[in-house]
Amino acid sequence: MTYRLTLPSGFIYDYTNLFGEGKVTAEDLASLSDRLDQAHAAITQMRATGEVRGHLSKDGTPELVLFTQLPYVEDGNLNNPASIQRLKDFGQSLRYSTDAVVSFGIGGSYLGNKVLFDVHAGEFWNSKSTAERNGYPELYFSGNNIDPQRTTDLIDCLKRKAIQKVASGETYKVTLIVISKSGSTLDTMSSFMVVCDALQLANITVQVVTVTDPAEGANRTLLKKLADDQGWPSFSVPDGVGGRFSVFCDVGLVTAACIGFDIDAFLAGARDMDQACLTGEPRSNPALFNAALKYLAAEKYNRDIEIFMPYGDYLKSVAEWYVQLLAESLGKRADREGNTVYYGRTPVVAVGTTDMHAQTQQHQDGKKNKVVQFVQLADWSTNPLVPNVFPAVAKLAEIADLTMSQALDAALDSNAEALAADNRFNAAFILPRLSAYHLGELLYLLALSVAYEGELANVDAFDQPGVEAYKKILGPRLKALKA
Ligand SMILES: O=P(O)(O)OC[C@H]1O[C@](O)(CO)[C@@H](O)[C@@H]1O
Repeated sequence: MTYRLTLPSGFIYDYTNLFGEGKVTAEDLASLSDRLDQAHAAITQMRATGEVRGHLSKDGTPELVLFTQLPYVEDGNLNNPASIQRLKDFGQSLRYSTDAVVSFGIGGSYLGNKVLFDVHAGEFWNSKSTAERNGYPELYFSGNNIDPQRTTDLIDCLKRKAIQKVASGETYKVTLIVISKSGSTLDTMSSFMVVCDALQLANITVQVVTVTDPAEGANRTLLKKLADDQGWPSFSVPDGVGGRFSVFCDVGLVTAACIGFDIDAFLAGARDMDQACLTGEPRSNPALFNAALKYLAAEKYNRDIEIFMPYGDYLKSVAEWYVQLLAESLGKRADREGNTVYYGRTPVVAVGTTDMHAQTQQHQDGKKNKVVQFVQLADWSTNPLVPNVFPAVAKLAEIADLTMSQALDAALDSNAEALAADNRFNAAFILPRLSAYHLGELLYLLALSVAYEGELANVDAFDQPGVEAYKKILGPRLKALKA
């Protein structure tokens, strides 16, 4: 028996190995039916008004949750025709004029940007010629750590390129995009200051652009104040959009604009997924159904580790993005009534086939406490045939004349079948191909799914109080270091 939810776009949620006898059952779902209705009503309310029961901002004041508005580019919305045009104009302004962009950010101010970069540009973007990049600049990331070595290597790399260009009588130009909702994150700001200073000392032409909370007055972020004082252009992280949901707004889209990513198609994919998730009928609503199955798998069958395992290198960053989404949204000590619940699934990044040679032993024979969530591409834009280079070597001749995607799919199917044969839960999202549109569908589905699961588990999926604990220790520790 195969269980699949297929959307008109061709996007498939295959839950064959997560649902049925010995897995999450129809009876389990039936027993959750009232709570599924309530969850759906709560998310419908959130979509309409932004209100989420009990959700407070970091300062303890009620805060709206507005990420579901982002796919809809309309006048008066957070994303509107003018704001999207401004992003596109910014991207166009860099073509054939800026050599390199460095995008600074961490967490939600980095992970989504990296996904869009990987899917659109791939690993070898920076070694392509300007013409091959269609005039768009090279792109580097920084601030995703406080790493002395990599930061120094990045500066040296940019300085080397500048020397080469200046030697041929031209100017080398770098744009630094500093992304931070709070505007003062240590990792981002320290890396930015180190890189900016070093480039300016090397007489490299530097333009700075910021993305931060646009609030004015007493709530103005440090980064916004800097931008205002220095005259740097600023994009916005709107109120009501938390970092891990911000790939659909200026935060994620600004880096995307610098490489010619199809912003319209990405938001159209998110929008179509939102439409597909309007129904309260769980088995027709992929976000609600995914949330229900994962919630039941964890609560009833103790599968509280989620291995997120796309098959394909350029999708690894989707797994990394999902780690923050799942961990910060659902890893909660208390429910909304203040009861201690220690809710959440531990997210783990895996990549097929790479991790079949590293993690699969544990997935197959370790504790039965995991759900493996595969992501598969049905079609690849390029698909080399394995040539029959050594016909006399039987073992190699066996795999010859297969396409690489046939081998990849066979590996995934075998992994899923072996796991299922031992009652190890798994499921797959199947994208028709790797495109901005289908990526928009996938990321939005996952974002909406954690919102639904927050309702099922009765936890606030939109705060992250746990990250304050170390920050309270770190602040004074840094001050003490200076003293
Ligand atoms: O965009 P900011 O404010 O620099 O924050 C970066 C990340 O740090 C966190 O606040 C956690 O420390 C994330 O929620 C956020 O995405």
